[in-house]
Amino acid sequence: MNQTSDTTFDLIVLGTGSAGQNVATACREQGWSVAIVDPRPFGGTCSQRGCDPKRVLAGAAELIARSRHFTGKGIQTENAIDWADLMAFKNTFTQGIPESTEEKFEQAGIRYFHGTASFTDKRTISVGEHTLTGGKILIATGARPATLGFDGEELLLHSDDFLDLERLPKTIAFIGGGYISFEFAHIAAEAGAKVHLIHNNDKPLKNFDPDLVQALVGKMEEIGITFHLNTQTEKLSRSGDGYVLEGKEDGKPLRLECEAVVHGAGRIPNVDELDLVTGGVDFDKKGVTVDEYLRSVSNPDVYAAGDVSGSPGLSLTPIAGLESRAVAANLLKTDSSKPDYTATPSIAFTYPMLASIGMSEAQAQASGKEIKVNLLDMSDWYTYKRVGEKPSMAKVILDKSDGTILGAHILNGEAEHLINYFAIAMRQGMTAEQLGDTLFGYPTEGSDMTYLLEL
Ligand SMILES: Cc1cc2nc3c(=O)[nH]c(=O)nc-3n(C[C@H](O)[C@H](O)[C@H](O)COP(=O)(O)OP(=O)(O)OC[C@H]3O[C@@H](n4cnc5c(N)ncnc54)[C@H](O)[C@@H]3O)c2cc1C
Ligand SMILES: NC(=O)c1ccc[n+]([C@@H]2O[C@H](COP(=O)([O-])OP(=O)(O)OC[C@H]3O[C@@H](n4cnc5c(N)ncnc54)[C@H](O)[C@@H]3O)[C@@H](O)[C@H]2O)c1
Repeated sequence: MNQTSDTTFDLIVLGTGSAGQNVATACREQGWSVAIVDPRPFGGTCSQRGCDPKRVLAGAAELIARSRHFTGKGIQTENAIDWADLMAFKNTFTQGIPESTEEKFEQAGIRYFHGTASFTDKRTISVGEHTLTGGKILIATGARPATLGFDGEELLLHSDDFLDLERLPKTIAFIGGGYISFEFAHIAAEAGAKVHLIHNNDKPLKNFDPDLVQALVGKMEEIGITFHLNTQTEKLSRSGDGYVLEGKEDGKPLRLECEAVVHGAGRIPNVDELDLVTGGVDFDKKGVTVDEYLRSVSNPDVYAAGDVSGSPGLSLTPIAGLESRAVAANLLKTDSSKPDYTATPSIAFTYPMLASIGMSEAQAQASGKEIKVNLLDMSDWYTYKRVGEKPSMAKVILDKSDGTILGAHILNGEAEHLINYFAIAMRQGMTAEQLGDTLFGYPTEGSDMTYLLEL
């Protein structure tokens, strides 16, 4: 270890999430002295308060939906979720993470500090009573729920709270129509809650194909979720054991009584407590302003990766991984790696799942390319009819001039797998013909691939 003193390190990493951990470990493996800081239990969002626990709950909700599709087709009764049991199972995935992460740092010889980091000058970080000086500093502090600015917003539950609810409220309103609200609304509805989803415009799930989003909304309405589009929340107040939400839906007064109201209205880069101005680190609402090597444009000793970086990458775990690999490479060898964001897949884990990669239809139309759009209703195809799944849809956008795949958008129970086939093909520059010519096992979602790719 190159540590010259208890407080001077080759690298100080702010944040123990996916991005921070990867860089700390990679640099430590090359003999750097490394310190890592986090005020929350170590391990970050994805594994403790995001993707992984969410997927445990979504998996149970998916099972309920799949079993319902089969009811009367050989399966006799519907299943039901026991919330307390499901939560206990979810906890088996999350509860050991802080300790195991700390142990990992211990074994690697990474010094760790529990506390909130802030800059006291361009290369100095204060954490509680400690003042740490770094040759380099990585900001990997992730994101936090956006401030919404209505009366009573402090009464909102956040996604962390929802994922830890000991009892499922009978009526829940989700504010915001993005990933979090759609996924949680689906979980809550399949677990038996009455659910409202409140979105401020007419385009929920803005990162996804609008035709497929519309079909998903229809499917979610079938399980009892009420959508309030073009709706502004103006006030949240307590009422007995619950809450009253007041606002305007399409300009008309809306009043909802709910047992819980959950924030799903966007997350913003977590920079508030860092005192970036003192650190000479430029930032804006997208996060820390970085160059193509993820280095701060104003302080060359500082890098940023993951949700907090103002890079073009989406705020997703694979991007935190991609950016952390690039930053580690750039720290160890200056300007050696630019992250390549080509073909980033994204999945909303509702059921059916909604997945997307590459260009939207609108982007492809605007690109001036000669395109072919294959919009397919696959509900009657064997793969989906076999499991009683309706709707099952795909929109695949091809470049007619060279046969490459520009974008793929899928809505069905196999979307998580199908989108990954497209991810491989698009990342490796395969043409539609090459992907369609691949032999997939039969009968699977892969063996339908050729029909999605007709030029
Ligand atoms: C509910 C939910 C579900 C999600 N589901 C998915 C999914 O299915 N798939 C997917 O790809 N992505 C998903 N995401 C997004 C994914 O979790 C993030 O993109 C990813 O975790 C970002 O990693 P990160 O390392 O940048 O930040 P984080 O993992 O958030 O880590 C940042 C760390 O920095 C710490 N920190 C904050 N301020 C300071 C400070 N001043 N000093 C020191 N440390 C600080 C925080 O406590 C935190 O531990 C989900 C997110 C949420 C909220
Ligand atoms: N499956 C996944 O990959 C996954 C799951 C959850 C979260 N995430 C990540 O976390 C981020 C945050 O998720 P999110 O769902 O909070 O945000 P989001 O950005 O996906 O969607 C938030 C939506 O809320 C709307 N909104 C904003 N203010 C509002 C208000 N006052 N009232 C009503 N609607 C309002 C916005 O128009 C926006 O479309 C995502 O962008 C994503 O990067 C990913």
